[in-house]
Amino acid sequence: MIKYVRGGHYSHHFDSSRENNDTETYGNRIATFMGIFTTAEEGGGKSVFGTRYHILATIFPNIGVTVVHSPGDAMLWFNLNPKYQTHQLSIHAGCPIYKGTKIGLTLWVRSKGQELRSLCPIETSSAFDYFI
Ligand SMILES: O=C(O)CCC(=O)C(=O)O
Ligand SMILES: [Fe+2]
Repeated sequence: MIKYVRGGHYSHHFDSSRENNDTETYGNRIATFMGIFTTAEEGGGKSVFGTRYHILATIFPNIGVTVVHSPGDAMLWFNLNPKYQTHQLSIHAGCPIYKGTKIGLTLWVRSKGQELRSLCPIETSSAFDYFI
C-alpha cells in the first residue's frame, strides 16, 4: 500500500533492483501492477519548460507517457528488457500531491516461474519492448 499526502511523491526510479537474495530466489521485478484507490484533489508535475501543471499522475519520462489516475484505475508495466536487465524506458515517478490523499497498491511480479519465461520467445522478440 502506498499513501501520499501533501508534498508526497515518489521520485524517478526503476522498480527492478540489483541482484540480491530475492532476485536469486524469485527473479527480478519483471512487471509492476499498480491499483489506485483514491486520487488526490490536486497534484502536480513540471513540464520540460519548468511550468507547473496540475495532474494526478504517474509519469514515464523516457517514453513520454503521463498516466492521469481516477479511483479504480489499474496500470501494469514491464521493468526488464528481454535479457532480464533493467529496461531504461521503464523509469517512472509519482507526481507530488498538493491537496488531498492518493492511496494505491503496488504489486511487483517476479520473473521466475512466469509463463512468459517459457512460452514466449521473448529473448529473440522485440515485441516485449512494445508493452512498456
Ligand atoms: O505512486 C505512483 O504513481 C508510483 C508508485 C511507484 O512507482 C511504486 O510503487 O513503485
Ligand atoms: Fe515504481
